[in-house]
Amino acid sequence: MRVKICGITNLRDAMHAVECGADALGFVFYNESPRYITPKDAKRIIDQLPPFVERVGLFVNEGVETIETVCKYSEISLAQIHFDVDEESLDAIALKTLPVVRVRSAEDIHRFPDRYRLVDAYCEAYGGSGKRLNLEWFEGVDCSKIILAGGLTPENITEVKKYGFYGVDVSSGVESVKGKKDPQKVEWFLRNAKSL
Ligand SMILES: O=C(O)c1ccccc1NCC(=O)[C@H](O)[C@H](O)COP(=O)(O)O
Repeated sequence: MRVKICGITNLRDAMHAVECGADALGFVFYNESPRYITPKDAKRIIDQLPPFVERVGLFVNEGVETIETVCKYSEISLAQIHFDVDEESLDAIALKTLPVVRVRSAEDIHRFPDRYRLVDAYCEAYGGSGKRLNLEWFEGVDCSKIILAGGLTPENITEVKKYGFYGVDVSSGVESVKGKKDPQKVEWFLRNAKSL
């Protein structure tokens, strides 16, 4: 199962997550977030990453031009789109995108069935809220294009494995304080997520 560690704000957290086996790192370009990072600081971190690590930029209510400009400048490889979009708007962005489905009820998990998508619990405010989804909703569902997010922790990650998700995404569940990762929790999360 692939793992994205989200809400990276500093080089130490980034390198440690990669050393522990993270496949992707998330950078929050939403300036109301406690995990906000400037494109310049994200670039400084990304410049030092080893190869084969996906760099994901998170965007809330931004236009195509801003998304493309920030991603190009910071060398973001995938744009995670947190606001309501349709297929057409996603296709208008000139780089790989990952729509976020903010789930209010079970049927929402079937949005964008042909796309890789991040499925997270709905929350009024944007951002790593720690709120969990009802896993029973995924029984019998093809989860091979779904990245599960929301309230995952080193303790509960093992129970999601049986659903066959493409990947998982964690932020607050591996933090010591908002915007700062707890190295032990990151290591523990990745060990549990990656073990067979
Ligand atoms: O983390 C934020 O502050 C944030 C702000 C704006 C948009 C998205 C944001 N975070 C999203 C995530 O970190 C993840 O996609 C996911 O929701 C995991 O969150 P958590 O429940 O804390 O593990």
